[in-house]
Amino acid sequence: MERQVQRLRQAFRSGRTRPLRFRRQQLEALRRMVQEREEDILGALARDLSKSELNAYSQEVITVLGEIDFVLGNLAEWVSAKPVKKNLFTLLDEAYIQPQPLGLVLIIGAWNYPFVLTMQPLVGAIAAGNAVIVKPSELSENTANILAKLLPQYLDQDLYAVINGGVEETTELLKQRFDHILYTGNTAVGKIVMAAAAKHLTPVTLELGGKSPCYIDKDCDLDVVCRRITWGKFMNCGQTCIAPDYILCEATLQDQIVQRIKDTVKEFYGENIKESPDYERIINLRHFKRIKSLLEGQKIAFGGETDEATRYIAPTVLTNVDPEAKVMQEEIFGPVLPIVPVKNADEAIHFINEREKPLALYIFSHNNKLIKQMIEETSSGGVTGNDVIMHFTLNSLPFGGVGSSGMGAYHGKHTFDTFSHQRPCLLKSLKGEGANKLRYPPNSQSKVDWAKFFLLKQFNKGKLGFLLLMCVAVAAAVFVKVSPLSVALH
Ligand SMILES: NC(=O)C1=CN([C@@H]2O[C@H](COP(=O)(O)OP(=O)(O)OC[C@H]3O[C@@H](n4cnc5c(N)ncnc54)[C@H](O)[C@@H]3O)[C@@H](O)[C@H]2O)C=CC1
Ligand SMILES: CCCCCCCCCCCC(=O)O
Repeated sequence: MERQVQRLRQAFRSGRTRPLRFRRQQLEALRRMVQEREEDILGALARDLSKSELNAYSQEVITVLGEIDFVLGNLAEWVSAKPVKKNLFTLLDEAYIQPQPLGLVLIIGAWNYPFVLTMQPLVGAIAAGNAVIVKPSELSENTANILAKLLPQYLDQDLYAVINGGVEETTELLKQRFDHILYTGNTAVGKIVMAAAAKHLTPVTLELGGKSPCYIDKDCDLDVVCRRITWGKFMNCGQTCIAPDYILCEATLQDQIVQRIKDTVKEFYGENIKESPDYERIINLRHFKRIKSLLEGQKIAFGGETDEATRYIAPTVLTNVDPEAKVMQEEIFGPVLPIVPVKNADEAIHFINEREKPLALYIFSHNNKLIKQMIEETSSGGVTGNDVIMHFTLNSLPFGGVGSSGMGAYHGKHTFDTFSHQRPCLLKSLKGEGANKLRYPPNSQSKVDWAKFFLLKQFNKGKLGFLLLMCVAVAAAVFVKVSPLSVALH
């Protein structure tokens, strides 16, 4: 493993990834891979999560293709140096920010959307000019294997590698030195990743989980609300990091919500949910048993059927759930939706703030002011008002957690920024030494006064202000050179 890491680092040092043309070629090759090998990819997702081809395509493949196209359309702009504002000291100089690749980065993926959660960060890491090791989740082993088979066929093998394996291999991998690690998975392992990274002072992006609350105000169109929640909660059998974890609402709304979600489940998945191609299965027996155990002692409004042989758990809604119940202590990550009654929005805000900061918050109301107030008075990785999940699909929004739901963010330009160093560059001329005298020792009050003028004066008056500033600076430089003050300074 150490040798593989060295090999990639060596290839990065060759400078091959620097030219825009090279990065574009790799991204185009990645797009070709997704298009040409779509069938293999969809097959792997079906074997891992019983995802239908249509679901796998719309939940995972579309996002990856969209991300590649978006990056290809904008990369030339992103890699370019960005001029920045200057002060009087540096007015005639060149000042800019140059994004640069970090080096060798590690991407550790999760199993629930095993294709998009490894490929989307990979797209940004390549765009930013890095060498990359991808470590897919061993729990979604078919997707992990297809990635290990396909990526080397399409990408530069010296720069991009897939390493498969379980905890042992990941632990070994984490001993190596990387320039950035992006990890997606649970919070406990997030801490292990961060501790390992700290040994090398490696920065991390941690895409973790949590219990994402969903508040339903009484001023709502409950038919629409429940349809949207049913979609987001039961998609991928509830195994979505930003799925609404539980509902907070006034007690009087509970029965109406239950009825509408029940009706929508029937509308979406039919009478026999087990037969529906749109309804997935739990990833493995351990998670199946964990989710099943969350139902113990709970009031099941509907659902609750399970089948261990196929790891099927029916869409399930629990009512009047005690906030102290086990189902409210851990992220559910399955098709179980508890409803916790609260008196009003203030109590919901209090409830949310008493707990760890979630990855997402959902607020449903006709009252926009209430939505803004709840956003203002709570914290979460992201928010969608009057819908669920959809903020994930907008690559102009940074996607990530806060507090125990993670740190850092990615998607679109945000991924490029995550995997880039924003290098500040100031290019001065060896001329104009006169003005510089006032920062050289020995210091004096008049030098400080001039420094105050040079550094604290603000001219924010557009082009005219800039011209004026130039004149003042040149005059000041001349003045410093010839004035008795400047003579005194010598
Ligand atoms: N914020 C986000 O974007 C997302 C967060 N998640 C969160 O991920 C969690 C589910 O994923 P997991 O079951 O954790 O996935 P997982 O068990 O597949 O683990 C994720 C990665 O961590 C590695 N890993 C596991 N144990 C390890 C250890 N002891 N040391 C080093 N590496 C280890 C695995 O090999 C895998 O690549 C949920 O909490 C979910 O909310 C899931 C998807 C997206
Ligand atoms: C046509 C709409 C497509 C919506 C795709 C949603 C994909 C959600 C992926 C969330 C991954 C996660 O973070 O667990």
